Amino acid sequence: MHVVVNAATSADGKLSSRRREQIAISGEEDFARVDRLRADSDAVVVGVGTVVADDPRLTVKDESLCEDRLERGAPEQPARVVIDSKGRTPTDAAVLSDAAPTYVCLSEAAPVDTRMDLADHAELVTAGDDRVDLLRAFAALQEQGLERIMVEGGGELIFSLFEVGLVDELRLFVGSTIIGGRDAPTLADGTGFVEEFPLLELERVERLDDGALLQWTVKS
Ligand SMILES: NC(=O)C1=CN([C@@H]2O[C@H](COP(=O)(O)OP(=O)(O)OC[C@H]3O[C@@H](n4cnc5c(N)ncnc54)[C@H](O)[C@@H]3O)[C@@H](O)[C@H]2O)C=CC1
Ligand SMILES: Nc1nc(O)c(N)c(N[C@@H]2O[C@H](COP(=O)(O)O)[C@@H](O)[C@H]2O)n1
Repeated sequence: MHVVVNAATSADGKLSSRRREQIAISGEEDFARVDRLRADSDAVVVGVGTVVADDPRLTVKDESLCEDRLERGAPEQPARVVIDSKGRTPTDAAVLSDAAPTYVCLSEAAPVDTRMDLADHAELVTAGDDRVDLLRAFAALQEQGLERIMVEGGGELIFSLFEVGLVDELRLFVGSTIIGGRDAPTLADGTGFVEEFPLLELERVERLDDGALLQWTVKS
């Protein structure tokens, strides 16, 4: 399995404002790059915080990229995955549409009625007691043939993936704006590291739109 984290931050490292509403930090060129990365992936993963805040579709938008996928024998769309300890994904969320298959990864703490409602719209994976055990959940996704994984956020999930050592690559678009705010989400939130900080190796820097794309691999 190969896990790429992709996100866009303001110049001061924020994913969004303190209101946690979706903000278009990327421009046209970067959104097109994101679409290509989705098209190259078997699954696109987000945390439920992102589903609640943004209601994303997580589909490949460019029809020619979907056709390319079909030509190489892949499903028209990558699968979508929501990491959702307690089953907070609304049943009318765009990520549960029939545009692509969706997996919702739950913990044992998700109530039974919530599970039953979600099971009508998605494949359910259960791993972990109070929070999703990411190592077990990603192993279950791999058993379904999902090898090339793209994670789009948000900050809580990205931190946890670095914490358990699941991230292979980080692709970050840094836009030319300042969002600010101590309560605004950053690229890696959670409890934060105080030692054994994950180390990255810079592979690529490219000017895109009015910002920069930075691409790192994670040192093992
Ligand atoms: N600019 C960008 O590229 C992106 C921005 N965003 C922004 O990020 C914000 C949402 O991010 P967050 O609030 O951090 O939510 P998140 O999307 O990271 O989801 C966190 C939630 O996932 C669930 N979860 C289950 N198991 C977990 C585990 N082991 N580790 C971590 N989380 C686990 C928990 O319910 C937790 O509250 C929104 O404001 C959204 O707009 C989100 C994606 C991309
Ligand atoms: N790459 C990127 N740049 C930004 O500026 C963004 N705000 C985001 N947000 C992510 O994109 C998702 C939207 O997906 P759909 O267009 O609805 O398919 C959103 O949920 C974030 O994950 N990303």
